[in-house]
Amino acid sequence: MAKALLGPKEYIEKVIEDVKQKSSGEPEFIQAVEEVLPNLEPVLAMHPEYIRMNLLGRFVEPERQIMFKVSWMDDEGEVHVNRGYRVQFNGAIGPYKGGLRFQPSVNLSVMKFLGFEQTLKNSLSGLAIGGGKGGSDFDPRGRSDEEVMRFCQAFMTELYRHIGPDVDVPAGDIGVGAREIGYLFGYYRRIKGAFENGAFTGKGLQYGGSLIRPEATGFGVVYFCNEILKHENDTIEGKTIAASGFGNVTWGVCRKATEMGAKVVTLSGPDGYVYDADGVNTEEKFNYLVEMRNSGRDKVEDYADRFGAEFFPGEKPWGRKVDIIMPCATQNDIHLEHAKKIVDNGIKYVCEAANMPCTNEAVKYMQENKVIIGPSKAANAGGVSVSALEMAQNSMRLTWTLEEVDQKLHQIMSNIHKNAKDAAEAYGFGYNLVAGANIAGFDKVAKAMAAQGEY
Ligand SMILES: NC(=O)C1=CN([C@@H]2O[C@H](COP(=O)(O)OP(=O)(O)OC[C@H]3O[C@@H](n4cnc5c(N)ncnc54)[C@H](O)[C@@H]3O)[C@@H](O)[C@H]2O)C=CC1
Ligand SMILES: O=C(O)CCC(=O)C(=O)O
Repeated sequence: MAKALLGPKEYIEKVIEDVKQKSSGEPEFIQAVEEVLPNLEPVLAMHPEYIRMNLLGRFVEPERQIMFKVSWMDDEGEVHVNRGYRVQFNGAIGPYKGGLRFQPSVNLSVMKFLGFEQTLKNSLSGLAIGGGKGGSDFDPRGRSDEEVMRFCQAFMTELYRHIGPDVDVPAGDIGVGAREIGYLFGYYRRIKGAFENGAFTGKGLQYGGSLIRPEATGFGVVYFCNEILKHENDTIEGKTIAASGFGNVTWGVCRKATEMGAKVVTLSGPDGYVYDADGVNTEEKFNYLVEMRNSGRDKVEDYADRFGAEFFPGEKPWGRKVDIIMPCATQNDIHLEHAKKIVDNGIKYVCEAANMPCTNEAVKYMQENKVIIGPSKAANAGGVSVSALEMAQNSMRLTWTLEEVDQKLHQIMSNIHKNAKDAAEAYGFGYNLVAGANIAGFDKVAKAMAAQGEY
């Protein structure tokens, strides 16, 4: 006799319990799973066959987790050993796709949460890309160009065998920008003996990069935020924004927000935050963000010194009374205590530019208090979307103009907003983009997995 199926709620609870047991030392991964799965209950109610196929149990287990040794020599001749990772999370709808992060805080939990989120994000983008993520606990801060190059070459000595244009396509993330992608691609080309430029995105324009890729994540976040404001019969013009970080994503946000008539008034780093009442809104300031990132000092105080802005050591910018909150730095930047300040300040919009920048408790509290949240897997999908456009251009051996890429990016962000909104409404969540993004992202992957049998 066939075994009786669990109901959707019980099944989800069981899958979460299994994840907690199997991945007990992985808090970020558990957090991401606990955030997504409960929203899928009405989907499972409509598709009991997913329970029979144990589709969720399969969905939360990465298809492949690669961990490897990276040993390299510094400028003084000392040999260091770091750990490299690539988590190929889900390849049901396309080759694994996602960035590489070089930061001391990288570990398997961080890689798995990012790979899991990336799978849903890439599905939401509407493009044919699966989800993956990788990186290393290597700290590029204070390292010379030669040291970074040697590290990238040592990293690629192992990673090359796991990637390729139709297999897995890495790009940048925290600590990995144009310089690192150049070194990584150069060494990959040398080992493979072939110009497979579709194996990476975020490349330099001279060897297959796409226009707008450096700007894409930040631009996309502002386009997405604008869709939320339009939905609320509001406009981005004249709005003040508190952002965190001062890296690639923050830079793109500052540029597009300025262009659309809004003003970013805060930046942050591990050392604290700065408040610039005039806004981060001139070419000189945008270029200085790039200079600060490339300096490897990782200090936002430098901005305050240069432009006479106020600096608040050891603090985060979330207590500022602004119109929009845009965390652009790292995960779990906004905790419950910050969420309470955001609500107390009457702020209506939080648009997540970094991956999982709010704790689950913070999201819950803000939603209960009518704050509209643009979840990261939807709001920051512009970066990976333009990466997929870069792959398309590489396959065709063509280059699209800046206007063409930007117009496609704009359309993709608008589609993502619509799909998340429609999915939330269809499953009874109202205008809850967090739930809508989880459902719409899951839907395509689930259908592809169901069609492809038990893998
Ligand atoms: N680069 C991209 O295309 C995409 C990036 N993201 C996400 O956006 C976020 C930022 O990435 P990028 O701008 O590319 O990296 P980046 O390396 O250019 O900049 C990272 C910034 O975050 C700050 N930061 C890092 N750890 C911090 C900490 N513990 N406390 C305070 N500040 C900290 C750094 O000071 C730096 O300003 C990450 O969460 C990343 O996963 C998401 C989608 C695409
Ligand atoms: O462009 C890509 O492939 C990766 C972007 C990324 O790492 C992300 O979306 O978090």
